[in-house]
Amino acid sequence: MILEANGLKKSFDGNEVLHGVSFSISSGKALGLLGRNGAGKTTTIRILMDVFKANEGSITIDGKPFKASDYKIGYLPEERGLYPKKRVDEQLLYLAALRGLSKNEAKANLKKWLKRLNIEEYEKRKLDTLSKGNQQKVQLAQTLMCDPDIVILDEPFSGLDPVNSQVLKEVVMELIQNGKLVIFSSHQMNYVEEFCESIVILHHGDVVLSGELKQIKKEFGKNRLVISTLNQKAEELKVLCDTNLSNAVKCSEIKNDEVIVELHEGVHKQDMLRMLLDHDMDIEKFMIYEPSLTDIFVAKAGDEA
Ligand SMILES: Nc1ncnc2c1ncn2[C@@H]1O[C@H](COP(=O)(O)OP(=O)(O)OP(=O)(O)O)[C@@H](O)[C@H]1O
Repeated sequence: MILEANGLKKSFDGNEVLHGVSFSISSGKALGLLGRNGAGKTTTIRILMDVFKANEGSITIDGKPFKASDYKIGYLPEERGLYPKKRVDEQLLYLAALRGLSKNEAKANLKKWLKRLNIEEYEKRKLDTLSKGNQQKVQLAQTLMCDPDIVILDEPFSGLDPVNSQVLKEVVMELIQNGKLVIFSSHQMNYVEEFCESIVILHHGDVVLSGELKQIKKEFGKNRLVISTLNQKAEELKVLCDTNLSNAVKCSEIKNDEVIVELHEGVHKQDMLRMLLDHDMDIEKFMIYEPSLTDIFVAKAGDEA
């Protein structure tokens, strides 16, 4: 399955908050939907879920118009939507019935997911008597109980301790391996890096970056080197790069006591190495810069982006 969003626009009270959002995602992969607070992620997800319509644009699946009600979708919304005063089993079975599961199927799936998420003991308890993390796991059980083909997870790790995060990590990996189409929205970049083959970064309602994460990292790290020397501190090395080597170095910054330089177009790393040696630099580290997703995110959606 390939799900495609094409030019989604959305306004609230005449204020346009999505300006033409497009992306695509296929089964067996996870898409990281990223952006700062208010960038438009939830609005995009709500359009996908048919909570409301886009003013313009379309969503297709395998080239045909996508209608959320025709698919089994597991959606873990940011605002968790269960009933605090109701028993865990009662509400999960009720919601499963609404989604078309037979009584037996719902019971079996309830047991399966409560066990998998280590919350069997809370089956008969009222939701609001559970800890925050365990309530979160009940939400996850509810999301996955209908054996969805499309899984949309909005900050699924919030409130989970490291052991429970590990359990959820394994669950998400399994969903991806089992060919589910996974949309993962999170501010926790380490998880996005672990799961998502591709990403979309929204900024003020526009897509500012999208594509395969590997390729994006390669492109972003292009012409950038990490350098440190034994005979010069990072600050001194940066000054050297910015002054004496400015015909090779476009810009530089210090990170973790190392200097990251961006070379001018056409300057090769060998040229840079030679220049450093010509300046009697005692090279400790000289390597191609591999940006983290956080670096990329800040560059694309930070205050100076
Ligand atoms: N029902 C609504 N009525 C008016 N404005 C809305 C409504 N829903 C969202 N918005 C506005 O749309 C913009 C995008 O909001 P959205 O919730 O999609 O952001 P987000 O990327 O999910 O943010 P966060 O990371 O904080 O959850 C914001 O400016 C928000 O105030």
